[in-house]
Amino acid sequence: MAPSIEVQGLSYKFPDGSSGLKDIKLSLPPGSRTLLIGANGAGKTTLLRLLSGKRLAPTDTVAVGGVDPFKEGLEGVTYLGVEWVLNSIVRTDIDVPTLLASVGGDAFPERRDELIDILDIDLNWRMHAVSDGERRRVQLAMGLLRPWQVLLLDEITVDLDLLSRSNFLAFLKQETETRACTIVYATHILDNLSQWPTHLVHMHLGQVKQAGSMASFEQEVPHRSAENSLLGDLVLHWLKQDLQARGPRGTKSGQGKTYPTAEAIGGYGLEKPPK
Ligand SMILES: Nc1ncnc2c1ncn2[C@@H]1O[C@H](COP(=O)(O)OP(=O)(O)OP(=O)(O)O)[C@@H](O)[C@H]1O
Repeated sequence: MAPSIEVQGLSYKFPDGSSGLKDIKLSLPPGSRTLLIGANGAGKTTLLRLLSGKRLAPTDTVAVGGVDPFKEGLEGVTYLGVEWVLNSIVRTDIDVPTLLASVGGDAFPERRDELIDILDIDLNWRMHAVSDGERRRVQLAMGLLRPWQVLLLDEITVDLDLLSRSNFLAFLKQETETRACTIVYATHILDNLSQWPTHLVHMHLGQVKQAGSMASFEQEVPHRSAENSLLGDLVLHWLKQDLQARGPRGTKSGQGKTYPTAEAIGGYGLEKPPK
C-alpha cells in the first residue's frame, strides 16, 4: 500500500530562534498527489525538509508511511529540492549513461529507458555542454530512477520547456495510478496542473491555512477569469488574501533602515556610479 503522510501539531524553529512552522496538521492519504501552495516564504520548503527527515521534527509530529522519517531514515522517500539541483557533478565533463549508472540505473533498466524517453534525453550529451533545461531533465531522470514510495518535490521544473514539463507531470500521475506511491509537490507554476492534484495544501506564514481534496475547494473561487484554470484562479485568490493579511513588508522592524553607500558595496564587484 502507498504511504500516507500524517502531521500532528508540528512547530519548528530555525537555529536562529525564528519561527519556521506553527502547529501544522495534515493528513494526506496513500496514493495522493498534493500541491503545496503558498507565497514566497510561506514555509513550503521548510515543511518538505521536515517531511523528508532532512531536519529534525519534534517527536511524534511527523509520520510518513507510519514512521518518523528522521528516526528511520526512510529508504523510499525521495526529496528533490534546491540543494540537490545545485550538486556540481552534473556540471562536469561526464556523459549521461555514466551519470545514470552512478545512481543505480542498471538495476532499473526499464524505468531508466522510460525516463530517458519521457524526458527526451540525448544519451550523447556531455553534462558540461548542455543547456540548463537539458541538465535539469537529466537530473530529474537521476532523481526519479529509483522507484520511490514518497516523492517530495520542491519546485525544480522551472527550466523545463512546456512539453517536457507536461510529460514529466503525466509521468508522475501515472506513477501514483500504477504503483503504491504518494507525491507532495511545492510549485508556483500551475501550467498543465489543473487536472493533476488530488489534494491542495495552502500555507501562509508558516501555517496551513487550508488543506483538503481538490473537490472540497471547487466552490471557493469567488471570481473566474478568462486567463486561468479554476486552480489558477483559486491560487490567485489565496495569494491576494495572504498579501492583504500580511500587509506591506518592513513597516515596523524595517523602519529607519538605511541603504549602504555605493562605496560600501564596491567589494562585491558592483560598478561604481559615475562621479
Ligand atoms: N535557515 C533559516 N533561518 C531563519 N529563517 C529562515 C531560514 N530558512 C528560511 N527561513 C525563513 O523561513 C520562511 C519560510 O521559508 P521557506 O523556504 O520554507 O519558504 P517557501 O514557502 O519555500 O518559499 P519559496 O516559495 O520562496 O521557495 C521565510 O520567511 C524564510 O526567510
